Formats: sequence, structure tokens, C-alpha cells
Amino acid sequence: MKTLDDCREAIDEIDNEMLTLLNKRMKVVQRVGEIKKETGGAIYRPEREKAIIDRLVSLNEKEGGLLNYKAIEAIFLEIFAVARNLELPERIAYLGPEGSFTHQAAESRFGAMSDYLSLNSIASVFKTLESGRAKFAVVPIENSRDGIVGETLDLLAKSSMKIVAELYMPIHMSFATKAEKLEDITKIYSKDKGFGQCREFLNEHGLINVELIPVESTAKAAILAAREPNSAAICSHIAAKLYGLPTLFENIEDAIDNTTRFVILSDFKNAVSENDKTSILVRLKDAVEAGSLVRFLQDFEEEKINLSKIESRPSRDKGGFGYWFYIDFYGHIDEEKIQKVIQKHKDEVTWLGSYVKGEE
Ligand SMILES: O=C(O)C(=O)C[C@]1(C(=O)O)C=C[C@@H](O)C=C1
Repeated sequence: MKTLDDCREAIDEIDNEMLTLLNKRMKVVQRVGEIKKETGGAIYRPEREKAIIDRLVSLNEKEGGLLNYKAIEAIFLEIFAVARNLELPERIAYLGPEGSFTHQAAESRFGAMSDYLSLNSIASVFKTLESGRAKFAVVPIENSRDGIVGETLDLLAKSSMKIVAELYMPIHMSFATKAEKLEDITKIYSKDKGFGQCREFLNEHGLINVELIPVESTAKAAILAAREPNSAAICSHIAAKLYGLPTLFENIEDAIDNTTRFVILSDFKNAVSENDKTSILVRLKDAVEAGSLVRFLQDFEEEKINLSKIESRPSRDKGGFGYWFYIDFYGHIDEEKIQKVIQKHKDEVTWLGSYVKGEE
């Protein structure tokens, strides 16, 4: 049996080998960067990253490796993030402030090394991306409990930027305060959705009559509660830590499966992969006529295209009660059967992006 020292010596040797291999990999990546510069190709290729992870996961299964899917994904997403930075450092705008769930989501895809830009509204994130001051943007699009983030959909409808990736992240809320007793608390800050997700906790702890103050983000809530005695924040654990606010309770959300879906936006189109999803907005010309949506959806059924989401939104176009439909379906916009349906309705459909389906 090896001693601890033997084990550490073996680990050091393996780490040395891994470092050599990682540098070898980065040399190849640098060349990829040069090729892309010559050809104008997109640096971030989510479908290629997914294919690499899937291949390694199945190799790992065959070899009976100790790593699981999550571990392989976490290690390689960090490697890809470093690789993309070597190819071309690109700025990522996100709905801040620092420590927001969106920041956490952005870091999970772009790693710790990237150049991040925290912005205080979804609209400014879109503006920054559209002006070219950032190459990517990360914004929330829906929560499993509270539903769609209307602002993101409305801005997507008007923007030329596309969804290039999606990711699902479990949202855990913490109750953080500098107050010594719950009875001393007179104000609680959070994002409106934060209150919505923790109603049972607030009831059970007799906090429902305390003044609930909605602010633009849970991280902002942590900043404010850190400044004011007798106040508290419902925020991420990461934000509480970042702004020096002691966490009193963790995981206070009503639903344990509280997950937010985030989208990454940019200005390019992904190549087709085997596991794509597409998002569109549909403005049916004769939306008031009964059956027009059914007929539209029948075209999808005929081509055996499965939908994963349909949501109506007030159009806000004209004074009336017009509606749009936001639809997610499986497949890539460039697939033949999908083109058939889209071409038939081309005056009614806005393509929002085709991207590799995220792990829910
Ligand atoms: O294959 C590419 O296009 C690369 O740029 C290389 C690489 C990688 O590290 O493997 C890096 C970034 C892309 O998002 C996908 C893959």
C-alpha cells in the first residue's frame, strides 16, 4: 500500500504530465485561432464543445473512469474558456451586478479568466452587445417557478443578436443579514422574483409583514443590506459572501427544483449539431381568427418537429390586443424539414437562434 507521501509524489508527476499536455493542446488552439482570424470564423463553437464533452463522457464510460458527466463537463468547460481567451480575448456582458446569478451562469461558460462587463439592466446588456462593446451577452430567459423573463423576450424580438447557447442553472437563495435577531429586521431586499420564489420561507419565519423592497437584482439586494443595519437580503450565497453579508439560512426557496434558464447571445450562427434547439417568435397575420395557431402548429406536426415550449406575449406593436408566440422546438434552422415550415411562414416568423440543447 502506498503512503501519503508516495501518493502525493504520484499526483505531482501526473500534474506535470497534465500541464505539458494542456500546453500542447493550447499550442494547437493558438493555430485554430490563427485559422479563424484568416477565415473570419467564430471563436465560440458551443456545438463543437458539446461534441468533445459527449465523446469524452462515452470514452470514460467504456474505460470505467471515475469521473461523471458533471465532472468532465466542469473541467473541460474551463479548458475551453482558457482556449477561447488564447484564440481571442472577448468581452462578456451580463446582467449584474457582480455576484448575480447571471454572473455565476456566465462564469460557468466563460471561466474565471474572461473579461466580464457587469451591467445593471437587461436592456443595457443588449445595447452593449449590439454596439460591439461585448462579443457575448448572458441574460436570464425563464425560471422554472416564475416563468418567462418578459424583458428578455421583448428585447430579443427587436434585436439582430441571436441565441448561440442556453444553460440551465439551479437557483439557490440565501437569507443574509447583519441583524442579530430576525425580530430586528425591518426591511428585506431582493429581486421581485426572489420574493416570489421564497414565499413559504417568509411566511414560516413571520417575515411577511416586514417591508419587502424589490430592487433590480439579488446582488444589489446584498449590497444594500450590507450597508443598512436591521435589513436583510434574499440573494445568492456567492453575492452575500462577496459583499460581506453573513448568511443566516441557505436554500430557502420554496421549490427545490428552482432552475433558471440563461441564454448566451452573440452575432453568429452555430453549425448544425445532432442535439439542437431553435427559438422563434411568431406573429400570426390572422391571429384573431380562431384556428390560425392550430394550423401553424400542424405544419410542425406534419414534419415531426417537436416543440419544447410555447408562450404567448402581448405584441405591444399597435394599440390593440395583438399577440406573439414564443416557440422553442428541437432541431436547427438549417435542417431541411425545418426550412420547409419556416419558409411557408417566413413573413410571420423571426428566428431568434439555433443552439445546442442545454442539460436541464
Ligand atoms: O474547435 C474550435 O473551433 C476551437 O476553437 C477549439 C475549442 C477547443 O478548445 O477545443 C475552443 C473553442 C471553441 O468553442 C471550440 C473548441
